[in-house]
Amino acid sequence: MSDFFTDLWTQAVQTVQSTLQTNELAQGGLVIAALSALAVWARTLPLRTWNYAVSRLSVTLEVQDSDPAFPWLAAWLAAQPGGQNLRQLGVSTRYGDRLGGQTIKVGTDHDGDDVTTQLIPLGGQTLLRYRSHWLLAQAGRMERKAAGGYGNVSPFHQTITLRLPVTARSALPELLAEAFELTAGASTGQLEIHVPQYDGWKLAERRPARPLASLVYDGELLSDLQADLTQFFASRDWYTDMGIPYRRGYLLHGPPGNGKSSLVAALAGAHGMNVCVLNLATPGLDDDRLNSLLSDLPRRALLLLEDIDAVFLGREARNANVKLSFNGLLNALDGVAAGEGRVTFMTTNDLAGLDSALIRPGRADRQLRLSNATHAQVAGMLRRFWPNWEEPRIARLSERVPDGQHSMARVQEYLLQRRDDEAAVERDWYELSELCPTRHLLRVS
Ligand SMILES: Nc1ncnc2c1ncn2[C@@H]1O[C@H](COP(=O)(O)OP(=O)(O)OP(=O)(O)O)[C@@H](O)[C@H]1O
Repeated sequence: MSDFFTDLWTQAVQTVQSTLQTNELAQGGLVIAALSALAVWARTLPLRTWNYAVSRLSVTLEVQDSDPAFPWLAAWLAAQPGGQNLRQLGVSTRYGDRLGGQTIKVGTDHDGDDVTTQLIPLGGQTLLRYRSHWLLAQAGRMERKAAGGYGNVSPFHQTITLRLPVTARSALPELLAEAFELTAGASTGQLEIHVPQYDGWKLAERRPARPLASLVYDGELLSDLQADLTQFFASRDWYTDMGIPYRRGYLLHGPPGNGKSSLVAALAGAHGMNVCVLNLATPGLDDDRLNSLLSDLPRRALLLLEDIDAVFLGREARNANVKLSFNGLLNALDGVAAGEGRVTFMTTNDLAGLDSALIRPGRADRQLRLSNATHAQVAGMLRRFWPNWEEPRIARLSERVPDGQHSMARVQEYLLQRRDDEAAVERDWYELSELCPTRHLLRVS
């Protein structure tokens, strides 16, 4: 059998050899085929040589938009002189933000804060010079292939790629540090407010932290809370030794406008932390998304769950649009994903509407009531606005304001309106001191 195949092979070789020796057409065909193969090889040679050289001689840094470094690098890239060559740009607009980088002030909001926008590269490539090295920066944006709609996922996926010579590799840490300094680092001493974006958090605002002393609460509330938080931050090892989950929850309740949100922001500033604000009534918030958000809090951030009464009455969803389940909320608060060291503040105007499971110790370790203004708080506000006033004058006015009648926001607004007119504060004091808020209207008419 094997002899048969050997013969067959020998015959085939002989046939090809004799054809090539005698047939000029076959000879020509062979030469053309060989030349074509050579031409193809030669044509792709430069590209392959280039790719080989690039892979051997360069370093590539690719940063995805899901990484916290992405906005720093995007701002840094847009601010480079060569970044001007990137033709496909987007904007990222913030309120009250004093970012570094190439920010453009577009106006002022109604609080008098700057509204700034920043150019973000979306596509294209440019050659840059950084610390005497050349580097190729590329920005790319691709549409995500999301089965069944985008839901909570951004429809686009962005990347920034930096390619630089191997010899410039040591410049990378410096470059990243510079990008950080330009943006997030420029916030030293400032408070960052993060809000949900898809499954993660985005920086919504950066502003000077409010001093705790600017808030006036009744009795020892502020100093107690401050001491509790300080002790918590200093007790990580103790919690570990005791086997108690290292997290702390506070429930702030009381009528609107008495400094619940302001307190969280000021405490965060005092402890060099930031705030992640989440309203449970955020459209589209379901169990999975809440879980991802709570397990992916930015570093050093207090979690502020605002108006927790807005979604559930007891354990029941308040309306058909609520996608979150009560158990989903509890699980996200203390399930496996619950972050170590997380401090959660929950606020509500309606304590009675809350299910006790939501605010039991472990989820809300301390419950603090922030009521309407007391005499002492009104006096505290007067001292802040008019530091030169004598105590008897302050006492005479503050004692005329009925306890618990006005929110602190109302008292603040009253004083703000008259901040340039000391005489008007006393002249119009009846607005705060009379029980029936409409009486002064009757007097005017
Ligand atoms: N205790 C306080 N001391 C000083 N200012 C206060 C105090 N409480 C409220 N304010 C002022 O009132 C305004 C509203 O306060 P804030 O938004 O913190 O109240 P809130 O209780 O969170 O209200 P809401 O329940 O409506 O969200 C802020 O501008 C703040 O400066």
